[in-house]
Amino acid sequence: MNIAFSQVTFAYDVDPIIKNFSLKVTKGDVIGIRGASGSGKTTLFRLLLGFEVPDSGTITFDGERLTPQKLKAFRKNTTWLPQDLNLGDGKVKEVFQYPFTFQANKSQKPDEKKILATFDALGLKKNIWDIDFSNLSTGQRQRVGIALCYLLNKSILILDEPTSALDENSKHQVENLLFDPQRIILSTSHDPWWIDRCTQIVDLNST
Ligand SMILES: Nc1ncnc2c1ncn2[C@@H]1O[C@H](COP(=O)(O)OP(=O)(O)OP(=O)(O)O)[C@@H](O)[C@H]1O
Repeated sequence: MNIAFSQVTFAYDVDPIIKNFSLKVTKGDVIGIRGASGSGKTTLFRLLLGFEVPDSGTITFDGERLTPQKLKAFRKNTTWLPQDLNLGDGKVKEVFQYPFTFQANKSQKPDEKKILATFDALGLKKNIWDIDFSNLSTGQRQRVGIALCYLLNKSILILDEPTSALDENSKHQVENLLFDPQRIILSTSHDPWWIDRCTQIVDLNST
C-alpha cells in the first residue's frame, strides 16, 4: 500500500497554497505534517480525499491516479479524524454507532462491551455513554474520535492534531491503539511528543 504526491500545486484563488509538493508514503509510515496556521495542512488532506483537485501534479494510491473510481476505494479504506470532531446531536451511545451503519463499516460494528473496553483504555469513564456528545469536553471528544478510528479499523488514518487535548497517559494509549505496521497514518501536529513518534516529518513552512 502506498500514497504518492508528485509535484502537486494547488490554489483556491490565484496564489498557490500548495507548491510543487511531493511526498511518498508506504505501509507502516506515520507522517507528521507541521506548519503555521494557513500553511495548507488541511488543504493537503482535502486534495488527498478528492474534495479539491490539483492544478498540476499527481496524487496516486497504489500507483494509480485518484480517479473517481479509485477515490471510492481509497475512501473506503480511510478514516479522517478532524480536530474538532462533531458526531451530531444525541447521546454518545447513539452517535457512536452511526458510522457503523454505513455499508463500508457494517462488518466492523462492535458490541457495547468492546466499545466500553476501548473507552476504558483511553481513560473514558462508562458514564459518558449517556451524555450528549456535544456536552463532552474537547479532550473527551478527541478520545471518543480516537476510539472510533480504532474500531473502524481502516488501513489509512488521517488525523488532525490527534493529541492536542490529551494528557501523556492518553497519548500513550493512542499510540498503542492506532500505530500498526500494516497501516498508513497521515497526521498534522504541533505536539513534540507526537512528532517524535512520526517516521517522516513534513514541514510546510519550508516548502
Ligand atoms: N475553501 C477555501 N477557499 C478559499 N481559500 C481557502 C479555502 N480553504 C482554505 N483556504 C485558505 O487556504 C489557506 C490554507 O488553509 P488550510 O486550512 O489548508 O491551512 P492549515 O495549515 O490547515 O491551517 P490551520 O492550522 O489554521 O488549520 C488559508 O489561507 C485559508 O484561508
